[in-house]
Amino acid sequence: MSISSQEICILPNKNNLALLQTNGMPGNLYNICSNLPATPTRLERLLRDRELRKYSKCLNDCEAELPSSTQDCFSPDLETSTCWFNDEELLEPVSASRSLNDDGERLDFRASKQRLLVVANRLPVSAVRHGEDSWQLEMSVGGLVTALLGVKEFDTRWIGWAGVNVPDEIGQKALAKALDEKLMQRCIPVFLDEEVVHQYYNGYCNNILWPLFHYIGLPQEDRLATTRSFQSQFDAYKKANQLFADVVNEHYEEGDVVWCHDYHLMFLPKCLKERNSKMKVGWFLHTPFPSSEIHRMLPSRLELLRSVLAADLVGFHTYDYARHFVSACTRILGLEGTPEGVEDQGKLTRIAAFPVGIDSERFIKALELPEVQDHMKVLKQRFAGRKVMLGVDRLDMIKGIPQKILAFEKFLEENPNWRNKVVLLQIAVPTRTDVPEYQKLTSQVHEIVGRINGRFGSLTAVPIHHLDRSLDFHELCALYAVTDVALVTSLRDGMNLVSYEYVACQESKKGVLILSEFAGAAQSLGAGAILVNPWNVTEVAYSIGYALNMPADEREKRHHHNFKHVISHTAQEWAATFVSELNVTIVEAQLRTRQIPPPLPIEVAVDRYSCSNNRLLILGFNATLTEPVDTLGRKDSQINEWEPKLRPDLQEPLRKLCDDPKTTVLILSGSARNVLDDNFSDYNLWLAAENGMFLRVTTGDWMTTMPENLSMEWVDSVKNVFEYFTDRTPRSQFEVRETSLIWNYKYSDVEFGRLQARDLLQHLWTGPISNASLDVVQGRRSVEGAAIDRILGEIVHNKGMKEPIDYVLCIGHFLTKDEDIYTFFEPELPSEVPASVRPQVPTQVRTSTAGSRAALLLKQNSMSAVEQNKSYSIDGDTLHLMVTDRISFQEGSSVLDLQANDYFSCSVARKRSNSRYRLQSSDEVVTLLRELADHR
Ligand SMILES: O=P(O)(O)OC[C@H]1O[C@H](O[C@H]2O[C@H](CO)[C@@H](O)[C@H](O)[C@H]2O)[C@H](O)[C@@H](O)[C@@H]1O
Ligand SMILES: O=c1ccn([C@@H]2O[C@H](COP(=O)(O)OP(=O)(O)O)[C@@H](O)[C@H]2O)c(=O)[nH]1
Repeated sequence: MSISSQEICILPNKNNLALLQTNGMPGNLYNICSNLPATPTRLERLLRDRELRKYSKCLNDCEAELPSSTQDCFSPDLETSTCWFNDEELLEPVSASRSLNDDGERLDFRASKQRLLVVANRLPVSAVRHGEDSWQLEMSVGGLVTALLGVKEFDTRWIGWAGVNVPDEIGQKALAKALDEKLMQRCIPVFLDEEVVHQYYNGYCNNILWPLFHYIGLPQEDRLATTRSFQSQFDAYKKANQLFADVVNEHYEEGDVVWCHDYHLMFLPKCLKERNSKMKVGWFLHTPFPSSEIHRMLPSRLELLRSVLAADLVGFHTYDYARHFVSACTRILGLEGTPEGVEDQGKLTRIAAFPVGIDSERFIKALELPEVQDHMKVLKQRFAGRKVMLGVDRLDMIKGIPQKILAFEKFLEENPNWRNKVVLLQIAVPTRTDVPEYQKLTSQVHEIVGRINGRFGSLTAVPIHHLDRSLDFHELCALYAVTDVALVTSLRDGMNLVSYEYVACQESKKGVLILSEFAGAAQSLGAGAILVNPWNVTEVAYSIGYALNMPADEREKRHHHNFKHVISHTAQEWAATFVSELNVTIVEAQLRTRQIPPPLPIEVAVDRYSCSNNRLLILGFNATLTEPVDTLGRKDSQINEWEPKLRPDLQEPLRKLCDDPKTTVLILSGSARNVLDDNFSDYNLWLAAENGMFLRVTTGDWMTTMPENLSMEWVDSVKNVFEYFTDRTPRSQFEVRETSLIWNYKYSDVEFGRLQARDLLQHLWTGPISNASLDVVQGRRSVEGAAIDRILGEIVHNKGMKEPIDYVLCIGHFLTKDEDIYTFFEPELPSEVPASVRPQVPTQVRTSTAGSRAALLLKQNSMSAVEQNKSYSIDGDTLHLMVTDRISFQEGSSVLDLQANDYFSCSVARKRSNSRYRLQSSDEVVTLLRELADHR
């Protein structure tokens, strides 16, 4: 059976999982099946399956033969407009328009390529005006353009600035029309006026962000002036980003992928998401992202990070840049970095490395073209008898051109025998010529070149050929092909595609690549290139000699390494991977969203409350009955959290509820007893302090909920360890409670705190707890789950309850580890399970290695009557060390008679939770408790 391009077909893979494939577009699969309850891992595997990509390539190339084994797998169901995924997890219908072809075999879905809106500061062309409504378009030079022009798998529209000021409407219309017709990728212009360009592009982008991201720092000499104009430049930057957003919105169609590029548009993801939160937005940085210590210098550091985080997927060339970004979010915004990305209030922004590549085939094929061959011939004649070293860079300070030339001078100095036998051909493409730093660099380079040529040149030859201009594609390919050594000495460079292009064109000559270790490309071409530190002129000079003298077999081996990489990591691959990852991210986010409980139906909760006779209200304290948790700066919330106070507006409703004879109120908190005493002594309610370890009715004394034989011998030695670490971890705190020790590193340096916590646990393990005959597993541990049965028993007994509890409302900002309080009462659990073992607290819980959320716990061996354990857990940034136990609740006793619709578990200010419902903040708790208190 043959299938042609523009079709969707269903292919079964080895695992009997049917793949829906469209015209080379893994993304479309996502569009179609985004409603499916599929597991992300399965979907991920689907899309990342390289075989699948190969298939899609075949489909694009038309008339690919399907393996015969797949032919029987087309289900007759497909004759209806429903396709079925043949997999347990994907047994959901997918609707799509389709028709069978004449022979009844072919599925003709007429799917179109996925639409991709590439938004970059620059369009791939620059426009030159020739009269009122006539424009000439020229290809722009630069790595971003090269990379994105290689992308052919999508129906791409490119939105960007044409590099020219067009104030009049006639000109704008004519340019838009000319651009629309340009290339296969339609170009849509964003019009920026001169002042905006000056402040946004020359100012904020190229004078502030560019040098900072390349570790040059903020401009030195006119620092005062820059600081003064900084705000206006940043304002212009935001304004320009908003203009880009306006154009995107104008052209956006549902399902489009919007891919924002580079440091010029860090504000764009936020602008786009504010307008349409469902838009699929990715952002990719082509430059390095510097260490957080550098990013910290930027006055607008917070705003920029936050706006980038609005994207669904954020990509970098290398893992290092991604790591720096996550670290900036952790250190500067105080957010949690996870292996997947950065999490803020339950919203995950996925962060990953996607090293760009080139369209290698284009370069390889170009070498056969007569124009290129002609250029090669001329060049070979011109430089006959001399080895040629090549440099191709924009004339930018990050490219290390002066350092390169100085190293070459040193080489000539130290190797007189090479003086007439080698030439350095430096192509220095003028760039950002309006920025003063770039003008200064041009003069500086000219000066050095002049000096060296004067020193080592002769009447007939000079050692350096320096061109201040760009070359066309054919000239460039010819140069790449005939030269012996390429010299890339970037001081910092996001990737550096010149090095890739050089390798692609060197299949026959096997030239040597000398590559700066500060270019992103060093991480991919490191095996074959000679890596150098461009600041070390001696090292570079030595490497030049090494490269020129390298024997053929070594050149061959090195080239082979690089060539393999360049041809297999292409620009097409890069874009396809980024976009499919973005699609995956969206599906994952949708699945995660399903874990967000619905809002608490307050009316219903109040109504059921009115109809019940024996109600139990379990209320958390922190962030439930206190002021809302601060969500912006960790530091601002310090005082709040250490002295939690009951909200004044809750006093009255709480009192009413407590005084209702049909209602029992229990405050369940991690706080110490004195904190609860201070806040609730005047109310008629129950207090459970230290996560349920202590209990009292406010008319009585504190009692422990622990069995009497609980040993506390471990405390002293553990205390020493805690004190030791508190001394050595600035801003960490240590608290001794009756049954627990808490080491809190919430306000310490995030990463240092985490390391110290890990180290601390090691010390405990090898010291104070080493003799414990317990199994240590990593995981989380519920304390409430273990204590609530005893608390409940005590309340029932103390109150002499005659009838069972028929209404439970359990609300709190509980930590995930403590959330099984919600399931404890869950009436949906099998009724034959005795209350004593509800819920089944797993003895080994899944480990979360994310951020600081690691936990150590001592494994329980059985669920029998009385168990005693010490449990250690790090949750968030607090290390709790506490004694826990499990005691059976009297089997058969029926203190609960709870119908499903009389149970309301409700998390407060948490995005993800196991609770049935959620309330946004303690403000909503106030509303709820007021209504309960005033119920009729
Ligand atoms: O448009 P210009 O201001 O003249 O600058 C040209 C481009 O330079 C930068 O390129 C980066 O992207 C390359 C591809 O990912 C990468 O190999 C290189 O290391 C980077 O410097 C810049 O990021 C682009 O936005 C500019 O268009
Ligand atoms: O005369 C020239 C010089 C360079 N380039 C292209 O400019 C890009 C430079 O990309 P790179 O990643 O090396 O650095 P960038 O300039 O983007 O920082 C490469 O694709 C080159 O082919 C070009 O088209 N003509």
